[in-house]
Amino acid sequence: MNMLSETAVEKVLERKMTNAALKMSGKDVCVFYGEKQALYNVNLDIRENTVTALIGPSGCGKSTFLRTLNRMNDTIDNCRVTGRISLDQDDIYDPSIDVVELRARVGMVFQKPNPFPKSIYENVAYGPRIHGLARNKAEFDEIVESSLQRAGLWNEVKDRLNEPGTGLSGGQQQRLCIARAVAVSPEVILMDEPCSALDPIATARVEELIHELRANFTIVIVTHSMQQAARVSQRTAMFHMGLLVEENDTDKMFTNPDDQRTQDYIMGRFG
Ligand SMILES: Nc1ncnc2c1ncn2[C@@H]1O[C@H](COP(=O)(O)OP(=O)(O)OP(=O)(O)O)[C@@H](O)[C@H]1O
Repeated sequence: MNMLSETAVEKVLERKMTNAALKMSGKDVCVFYGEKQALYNVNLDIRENTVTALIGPSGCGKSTFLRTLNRMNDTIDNCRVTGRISLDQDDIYDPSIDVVELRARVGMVFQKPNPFPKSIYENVAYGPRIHGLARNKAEFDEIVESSLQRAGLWNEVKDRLNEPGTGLSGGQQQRLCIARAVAVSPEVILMDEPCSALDPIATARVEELIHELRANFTIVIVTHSMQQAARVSQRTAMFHMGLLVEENDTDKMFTNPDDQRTQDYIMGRFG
C-alpha cells in the first residue's frame, strides 16, 4: 500500500486478523468432470482480509476448488459441482445469482499473465466500463490510477498508459492483471499460481503486493511453492487426492502439522 507506512499497514492487518469474519465458505463441496470425481466433500472457510493458501501435490484438486469459488468451473463442459458455497452467507450457485456480478465480487488472476491486446489504460478501465463503475473520463482516470497504484505499477507505467499492456515485462504484466482485477473493487481475489511464470525478482514483487492487498481484500492463492505459501499466507489448506486433509494456521502447518500426509508433503516425501 503506497499511502500508509509499513507499521500502519501491520496495525490495520493485525486489527483485521483478530476480528476476521467469514467471507466465503464451502460445505460438502464435490466436483465431478463427467464420471470422474475430483473433489470429495470439501469443507473450507475463507476468512476476510486473510490470505488462504491451497497446497498439495499435482492433481489433488487445488485449482478445481479455487474455481468453484467464482464459478469458473461453469465454463468447463461436463463439470458438475455439488454442495454449498457461500459468499457473505449467500449461496453462489443459487439460480438467482448473476455470474458476471459474482465474478466482479470474486475476481481472478491466472497462472500466465493474460493482459488484453489493448493499452495499459484500457486493460484497467475495461472492467469498470462494463460494470458501469465510472461516469466520465475523470472518474475512469481516477480508477485506473488508484488500481495501478494498488498493484504497485503506477510509477513504472504512468508515462506510457497508451502503450500496449502486452509490451510490459512478465512481472509487470502480472501486476497489470492484478490492477485489472482490483479495478472493479472485488471483495475476494483468487490467484491460481500467479508467480509460476515469473522470475524470482518479479515473484518477490508480487508476493510483497499480496501482503499489501490483504489490507483491503480477501485472497485465496493456489501455489506449488511451500516457501511461497509460508511467506504470503496466514491460513493454509492441504489437499490430497481430492480430499481436504488439513486446514490450519500457516505457521502451525509448516512447523507442526496435524496430518501425516501434510507432514510428508512438506518434507518432500511425495508430490
Ligand atoms: N477440465 C478437466 N476435465 C477433466 N478432468 C479435469 C479437468 N480439470 C482437472 N481435471 C482433473 O481433476 C483433478 C484435479 O485437478 P486440478 O487441476 O484441480 O488439480 P491441481 O491440484 O490444481 O493440480 P496442478 O497442481 O497440477 O495444477 C485431476 O485429476 C485432473 O486431471
